[in-house]
Formats: sequence, structure tokens, C-alpha cells
Amino acid sequence: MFDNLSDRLSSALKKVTGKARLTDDNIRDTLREVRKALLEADVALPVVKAFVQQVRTAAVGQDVSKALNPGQQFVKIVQDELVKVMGEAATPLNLAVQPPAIILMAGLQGAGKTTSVAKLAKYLQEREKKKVMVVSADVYRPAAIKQLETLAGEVGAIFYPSEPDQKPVDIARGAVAAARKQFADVLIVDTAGRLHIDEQLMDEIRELHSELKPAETLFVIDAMIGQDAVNTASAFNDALPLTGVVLTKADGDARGGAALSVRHVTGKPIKFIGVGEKTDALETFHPDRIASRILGMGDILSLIEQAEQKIDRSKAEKLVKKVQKGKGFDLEDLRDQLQQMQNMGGLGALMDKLPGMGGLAQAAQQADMGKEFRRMDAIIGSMTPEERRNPDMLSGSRKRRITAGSGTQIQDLNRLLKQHKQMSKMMKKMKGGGMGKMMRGLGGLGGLPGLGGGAGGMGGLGGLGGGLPPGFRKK
Ligand SMILES: Nc1nc2c(ncn2[C@@H]2O[C@H](COP(=O)(O)OP(=O)(O)OP(=O)(O)O)[C@@H](O)[C@H]2O)c(=O)[nH]1
Repeated sequence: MFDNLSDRLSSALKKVTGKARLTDDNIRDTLREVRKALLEADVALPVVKAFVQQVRTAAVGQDVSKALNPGQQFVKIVQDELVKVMGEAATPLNLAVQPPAIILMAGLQGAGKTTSVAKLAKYLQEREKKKVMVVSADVYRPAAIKQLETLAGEVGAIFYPSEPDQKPVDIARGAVAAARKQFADVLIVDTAGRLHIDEQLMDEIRELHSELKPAETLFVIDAMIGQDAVNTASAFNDALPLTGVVLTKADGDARGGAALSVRHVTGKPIKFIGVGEKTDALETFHPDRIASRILGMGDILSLIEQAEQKIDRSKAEKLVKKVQKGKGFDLEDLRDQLQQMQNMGGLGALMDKLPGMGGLAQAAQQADMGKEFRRMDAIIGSMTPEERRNPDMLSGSRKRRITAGSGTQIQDLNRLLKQHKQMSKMMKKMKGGGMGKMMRGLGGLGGLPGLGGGAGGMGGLGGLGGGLPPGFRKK
């Protein structure tokens, strides 16, 4: 979702990078571009003004470093200021209190609170091995309690039941007692949504806060809210001592501005971003990485983490060995690669994180690569194991049977075979140099520790780049 901001900002900055010297004129012009880029990305106006002012102050009167030309120096200033707004590094949850550590969730109706409660519960259980209980103090929306019960069941968290005729504070008290009794490490409290800032509901959540004395008070906000982010965030920030923010729907076509606005207005760290409707679609927010992504430098670290979590290491290593031994890359391997890429959110999600490939990611999403992958998967699934190992043996009549069996066209099958040939040619070339070489071709990835051979499954990405329709090839 940071594409828009990233594209606009990098083209604004491109104008200045070539300059041998910074003058009042070209700073002014570039700052105007930066301002426009931020506004178009839905960063709120007061935040844009403050940011541009900070950059101007930092730029004026700065000694030009010998290592950089003035243009580069200016880009660095923008980056430094961006990091200042977004924060240096991820801020973890602070749950080091006498258990149960309580997390209170606040936010507007529909922001994604209930979904985020379930995501957090899953995250804490799986990553931090915590025993988690959840409770809903939303007695206004009839389905809210039931919704949380269903989600809790899905993620395997303990659900503390509540009733619409109870008072939220009583529910909270009961839940804390139950959490103690059952030795839960963490209790996450979902609260009633507000359509807008409503005094009565604000009083209620304040009361909940003083009763619960939560270790974390997280403000949940929808990234799509755009310019409104400032008002909503400051209202909640004034009402409650927030400790952090969960930015939801960051997978949508929001333009990334809300992240900057919320951070600027509240001064509180964004701790997590929601990137989908499913309960595993939650990521730790790394402000420094987002800052470089905004400047079009990619988000390699997140990509590596994702690769490490989602890639089937043993399969990847097997493939690397197979290729190194000079054995062919067959259709079975191609299918594994496609499946692993799908596990990581598809080609678009991957490329989105690679430096300078934001635009390509959009193109891939528009062309619905997911559909293409599923088609390829169906075709390979209709072949016999023998045919997958040796596609050259396919006769005309077998090709017709396979396409009929997979609901595809003969052209689809031929295209797949051609792509496979190209990939296997690439793989052969890699034989001597290992996967690292291919990764280097992909924008410097190979030089990074851990990605060269370890996450070898990624190798297929390079090959696929060559096999994609011409519009997708990296220039
Ligand atoms: N795409 C996407 N959808 C999300 C995300 N988080 C939540 N949603 C969706 O947003 C909608 C609202 O989410 P809820 O969790 O019900 O929102 P809420 O804040 O609890 O709403 P109230 O209980 O009415 O206050 C649901 O359809 C969710 O599936 C996200 O990160 N990405």
C-alpha cells in the first residue's frame, strides 16, 4: 500500500539526485514535489506541513558531506526525517507485568478491532507461547460477542463469555478474575466500536481503562481512513494513554499516508499492521523498513523473514542440491515453486517488497497472476508423474486430454511448457554458481546473508521473471 507514496516521492527526489549543487531554487521545487507526493498519498495536511518544514530546516545550513553529492544528501535528509517520524525500530508489546497482562483495544466501529484481537491472540500464542484469553465488552452491537467467540475458537484462544445486558466494567472485572484463575498470561479486551467520537462511549472506555490498568492500550485504525486519521487518532490519544497503534487493512489500496499521520499525531508507535482478513494476516511494524520502502528502497528484511517462515526449507534445499548436481528442473519442481510463492502472498506481494519493483508488483496484481498460477497448477496436476518429470514425451493427444482434464486451453499448456523450458535453462546456467548468482540478478538479494542458498526456494522467482509475459520482465 505504500506504492503510491513511494513512487511519488522517488520521482520527486529523482529530480534532485542528479544535481551537482543544491540551490534555494531546486530545494524549493523539490520540497513542493515532496509536499504534493505526501498529500496525494493521503498524509494529513498538518503532518505534511510539519514534515516539509523539518526537511527544510535540516537541509538549510547543512554541510555537504564529502561522500555524497548535494542531491544524494537531500535524499538522505528526507530519509532521516522520515525515520524520525516513523521511529527507528519496531517497538515490541510490553507484557512484562504480573500476569495476566491486559491488552485493551480501542477504535472506531469497523476499524478491525475484533479481527485484530484474534490475530494478536494467535500471534502471542504461536510466537511467544503465551496462554491467551479474550473477552468482548461490546454490549451494543448484537453480533460482536458471537463474532469474537467464533474467532477465538478458530485461533484456539480461551473465550470468556459475556452478555449484552451486562455492564462493560463488570464484564472486564469478571474476565480478569477468570484469567487469573485459569493462569492466562494475557487477557485481550475488545471494546465497543464508535461510529464517530462519542462522549458517552469515550467515558466508558476511560472507565474500562482505569478498572483494567492495561499493560497495553492499543488504538486500532483503518489505513483507508486517509485524511480523517488525524482527528480520530488525536481524539483517542487525548482520551486514553495509548501505548501503541494497530494499523489495519494495510493490504488494501490505501495510500500509506495514515501510517505517517497517526504516528505524527499520537507520537505512539505503530506496533502491528493488519494485512488481510484472515487471522494470520498480522505483521510486526518495522518503521525503519517502511521508511526505506517509502523511498523505493524495498523491504528486503521483511521479505527474508517471510521467506524463512513460509518457505519449506527442506524442499528448497532439495531443489538447490538437485540443480547443483545438474539434474533437470522438472514440472514437479515448478509446481512446488509456484505453491511456495502463493504461500508468501503471490508474486505481487513479493515484488512489492523488492527495491524498485513496486510498479511491477502492481502490474502483476492487475494481470491477476494468482489466476495464472492456479491454471499452471491445474495443468501440472492433470499430468502423470512420468510426464511431469519429462514433459518432452507429451504427445498431441495427451496434451488434449490434459487440457480437457484441467479445464484449460492448449495454448495455456504450451505457454507453461515454454516457461518451464526457460526456467530450466536458467537453472542449468546456475549450476556452477549456485542460487546466489541468480539472487544477485534480482536486485542484490544474493548478497544478503541467509538468502543465497538457505532460502533457495526463492530461486524460482528469478526464473519466473524470465518466463513471465514480456511486460513483466525486469528492465
Ligand atoms: N483486508 C483487510 N480486512 C480487514 C483487516 N482487518 C479487519 N478487516 C475486515 O474489516 C471488517 C471489520 O472488522 P471487525 O474486526 O469486525 O471490526 P471492529 O472494529 O471489531 O468493528 P466493531 O465491532 O463494529 O467495532 C471485517 O470485514 C474484517 O474482515 C485487514 O487487516 N485487512
